[in-house]
Amino acid sequence: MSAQAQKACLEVQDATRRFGGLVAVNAVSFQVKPRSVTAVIGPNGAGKTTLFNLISGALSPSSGRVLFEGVDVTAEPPEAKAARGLIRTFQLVKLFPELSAVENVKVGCHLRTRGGLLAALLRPRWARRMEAETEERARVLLELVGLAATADQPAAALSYGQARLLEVARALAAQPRLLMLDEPAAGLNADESARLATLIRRIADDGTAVLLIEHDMHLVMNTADEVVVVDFGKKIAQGAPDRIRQDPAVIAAYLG
Ligand SMILES: Nc1ncnc2c1ncn2[C@@H]1O[C@H](COP(=O)(O)OP(=O)(O)OP(=O)(O)O)[C@@H](O)[C@H]1O
Repeated sequence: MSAQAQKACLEVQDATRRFGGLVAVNAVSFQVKPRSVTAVIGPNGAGKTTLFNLISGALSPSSGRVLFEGVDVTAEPPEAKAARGLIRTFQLVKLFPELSAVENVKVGCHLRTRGGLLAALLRPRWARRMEAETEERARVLLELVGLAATADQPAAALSYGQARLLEVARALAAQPRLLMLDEPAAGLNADESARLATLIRRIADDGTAVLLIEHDMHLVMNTADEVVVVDFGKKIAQGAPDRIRQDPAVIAAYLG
């Protein structure tokens, strides 16, 4: 493996976040390798969402650092991180309900395309040509997540599971280098969850690192290369799924 391939895509160093007297995230460190799937798991209230917020920039850490592709991005707001290719989805779906599925994906494309949303609205000729390409790319992404048949339906008409998959397609449209998924399998049926697992593996194999929070252990064990376990704000274990499954500290955290 080349030195480039081994360099961490994301490096979290001693990340700590306090809320008053509560230490929601306590000196957590881990790395995400390129082309890998890393899952953050832990009981309710363990600090997973707070950790995600520290990485994406929604919250700043009380101390510690976040490095993205070798650059210290700790203090950058979410938009600056998104422009670097650090893209996240949310626990609660945040789509434009009145726009069609394909239009929702196109919004994601415009995060990265020349001229952005404004050019798409003013529509000079080059923007119209680009618009056609964007439309094509959006439809390819919908196909990838299994939503080609619902491309022209308003997002509001989709089932909850379909909306979650649409969110993933929209995030992919922004061409992430690291895709952060917050409980992507929540509310999915067995078929959708299986499709999601395949999709997550494919995203990583195609070159985008994936970091996810997930309660669905089946999905975690089937997709993750590396599992980071947090409990009461602290990292209590890290390793391959098979090792994590048998780790006494992890078993105690889930049973306790
Ligand atoms: N803005 C906030 N102000 C005060 N306390 C907070 C805030 N956000 C989170 N917390 C607390 O920090 C701790 C960690 O919460 P967090 O939401 O990060 O956990 P989680 O592992 O994501 O939980 P869940 O699995 O239930 O989503 C909890 O005790 C929570 O009550």
